[in-house]
Amino acid sequence: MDNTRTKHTYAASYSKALLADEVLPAVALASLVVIVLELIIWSLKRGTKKFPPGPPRHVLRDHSHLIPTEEPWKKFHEWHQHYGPVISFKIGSGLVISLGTVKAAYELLDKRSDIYSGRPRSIVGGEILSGMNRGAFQQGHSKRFKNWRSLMTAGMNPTAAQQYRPLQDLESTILIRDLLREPDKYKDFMARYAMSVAFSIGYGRRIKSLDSDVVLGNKDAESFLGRMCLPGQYAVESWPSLLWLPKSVQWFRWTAERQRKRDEKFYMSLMRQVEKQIADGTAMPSMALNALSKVDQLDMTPIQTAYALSSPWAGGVDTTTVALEIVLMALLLHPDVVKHCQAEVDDVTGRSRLPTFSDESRLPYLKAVIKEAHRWHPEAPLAFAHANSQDDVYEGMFIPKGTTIYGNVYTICRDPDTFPDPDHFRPERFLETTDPRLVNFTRLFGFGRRICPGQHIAMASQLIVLAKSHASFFLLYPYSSLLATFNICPVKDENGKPILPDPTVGSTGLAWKPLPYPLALVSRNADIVDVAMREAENADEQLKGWLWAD
Ligand code: HEM
Repeated sequence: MDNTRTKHTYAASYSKALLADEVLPAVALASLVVIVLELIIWSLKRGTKKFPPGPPRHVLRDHSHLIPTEEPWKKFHEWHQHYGPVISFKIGSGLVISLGTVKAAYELLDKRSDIYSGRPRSIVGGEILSGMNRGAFQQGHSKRFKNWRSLMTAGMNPTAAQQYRPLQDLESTILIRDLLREPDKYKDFMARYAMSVAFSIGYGRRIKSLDSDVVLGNKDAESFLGRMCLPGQYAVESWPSLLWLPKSVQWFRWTAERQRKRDEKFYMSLMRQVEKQIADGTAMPSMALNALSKVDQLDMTPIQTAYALSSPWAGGVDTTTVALEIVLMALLLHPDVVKHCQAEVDDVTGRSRLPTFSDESRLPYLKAVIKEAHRWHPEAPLAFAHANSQDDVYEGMFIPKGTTIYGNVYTICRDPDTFPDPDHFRPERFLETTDPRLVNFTRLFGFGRRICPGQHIAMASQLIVLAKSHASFFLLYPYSSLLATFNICPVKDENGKPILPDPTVGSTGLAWKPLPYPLALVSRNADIVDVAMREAENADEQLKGWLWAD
């Protein structure tokens, strides 16, 4: 037995050595040849056309060496200051354009969204790992995208989003109890809240703990996807001609293909559980219930439907958690703003009546605070890249078909013509204007036909967590959520000096988030603690229907 194992081990290491010594140099040489060929083709295609301005170009070198992997938008911002509102540069064999003003982004990505709603090709993450089943990678003009997007719109449009508000309300009650018990774990609790809401929207099932099997399964799928989409991770993204190599030596396929099998099994099993619940009559309202009840009209295969149902989870968890972290950071750094918000909330809920969701329109300052927090530090500084499906010309500049286009939210939000003194956190700027593009400022949610389908759910989550009003039988007056329950205070160091986050540094990858910062959530008074605990017990009861047995 031992002998056999030794033989196998020897054979394996021998073939590995062969691969290293003989195959790899050949693969490297072949890769180099296809890259040079691609460069020549690109230069011929380009001819004498006038592209948007940008850093100087060289025939044999793209601009990737100038772009840092951390916070690349800061480099684009610098180029915008130099070359103007629309800039271009090259990554690999492809052209990239960044749009740095509200006007340019509006004119191209919104007004011409019929041709600007594609996505840049994502070979490893989109094609190999996901088999183009994830809607966020699909091309904007394809029938598959239209089917996927109509499922998203049906499940999360402003009217559909209303049906999840009671659930968001109950979940935020649980969040407040969690925060009262262990305020230091505020990030985990906000993540659980966001996860539970997104998973309930997808499948009608809540998430009670971050350790549940389903969370871990999803984490596995998401972390692979995240890694495989990191810019610069795979040469084939910049040099697609590497796909001309024989499939057996396309090294970038190996891990992605293995993971794809695991993902498909995971998403199918979640969908099958909802099918079973529909048959039992126990399914809760969700996108899955909606989609599977009219599966004949969907024009999607089962695997496409299974992936589509995972979209709220894929798109709505980290985004909502980070959004809450950014708003809390803004509040921590601006105590005067907290006072103003608390006064507004107290004024609206008062002591004379029970509040309703219609109070939302009476919280203009809080809404402005949320918008300003995301303008001040957008979590998706480059939104999500678009691509155009046809050649186009904008203000005399040529934009060839297949260009990667960034609506540069970071630069847009720092445009001093639109946002004077942009580094200053000032919610009033959204209240003092009548410009509809600012009154309804949604740039943090992206552009045109690709705009985030979960935006109404995301805004509701932030409003509900921060300011939702509870109606309590035990209190003569209703109280509201995080802002009414807690004072948001800095933690102090051993010398009594407040430890405050530096909002200019964050951790980045595909998006931006504040570095972990300590926060003291101090309950405003003892009555509130009692009532919050009782409310949470009641919420536990009401949420029972949303729990599945693991
Ligand atoms: C504050 C929280 C959120 C932010 C900042 C955010 C931001 C974005 C952005 C920038 C995009 C890309 C838009 C574009 O390509 O122009 C996007 C797409 C998307 N978001 Fe969100 N999002 C948030 C919350 C959510 C939630 C709660 C859900 C679902 C429950 C969701 C689901 C999606 C999906 C499915 C897409 C892909 C759309 C497509 O490719 O057509 N997002 N989001």
